[in-house]
Amino acid sequence: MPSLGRLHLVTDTRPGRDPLAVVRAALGVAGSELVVQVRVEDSATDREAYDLTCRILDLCRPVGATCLVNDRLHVALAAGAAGGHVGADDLPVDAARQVLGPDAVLGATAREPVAAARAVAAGAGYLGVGPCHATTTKDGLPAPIGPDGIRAVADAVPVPVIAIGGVTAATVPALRAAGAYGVAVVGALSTAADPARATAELLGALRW
Ligand SMILES: Cc1ncc(COP(=O)(O)OP(=O)(O)O)c(N)n1
Ligand SMILES: Cc1nc(C(=O)O)sc1CCOP(=O)(O)O
Ligand SMILES: [Mg+2]
Repeated sequence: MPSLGRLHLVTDTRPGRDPLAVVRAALGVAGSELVVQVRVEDSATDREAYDLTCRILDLCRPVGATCLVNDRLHVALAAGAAGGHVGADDLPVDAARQVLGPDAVLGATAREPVAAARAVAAGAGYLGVGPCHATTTKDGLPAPIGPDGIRAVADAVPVPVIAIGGVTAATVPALRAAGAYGVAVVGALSTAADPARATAELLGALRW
C-alpha cells in the first residue's frame, strides 16, 4: 500500500463553494501527494455524495491521488474510493474496518491520547486530530488543542497523525514540530483566492 499523503483536502460543499474546481487546482500542483476526503453536508443525499465521489475519483485516478469518503462508507465502497474517515457520530472504528476490509485506508477522529490508542487498536490506520486552532468551518467543536494537544496524541500512537482545524501554511511548521505527520484543511484551500498557489504553500510548509 502506498504511504499516506501529508496534505488532505477536505471538500467544502457549502452553498457558493465549488469543490471540484478546488480539487482540480490542488491536484494540478500536488498530484499523487494529495489525499482528497469527500465530505458533504449532512443534508446531502447519498446519491449526491456518490456522484461527487465519482467525479472526484475521475480527477484523482489519472494522477494517482488518494480519495477517501467521510462518514458514508457505503458510498466509499460503491464508488471505489481507497477508504474512509469516521468520528464519534459515525460507525465505530472496528465496525468501519469490517465494512471496508483490511486493506482500505481508514482514518478516525481522536482528540486525546486514550481515545487515540483505542482507535488504533480498533483498526484505524491514521488519526485526524483537532481542532488545532479556531475554525469557522464546523460548529460545535471543543476548544482548540494547539500543537501541545497534537504532541500528546502523536507521542501515544504509532500511526500518522493528521492535524485538522484552522490549519494554514503559517501554522503547519509548529504542528509538524509537534509530531503531526500531515494536515487536513477545508478553508485554507476552499476560500483561497488562488487554490493552486495555496496548495503549493501548504506543500512547501509540509516539506520542512
Ligand atoms: C482528517 C479528519 N479529521 C477529523 C475529521 C472529523 O471527523 P468527524 O469527527 O467524524 O466529523 P465530521 O467531519 O464527520 O463532521 C475529518 N473529517 N477528517
Ligand atoms: C471537519 C472538521 N473536523 C474538525 C475536528 O476537529 O474534528 S475541524 C474541521 C473543519 C476544518 O476546517 P478548516 O480547515 O476550514 O478549519
Ligand atoms: Mg464524521
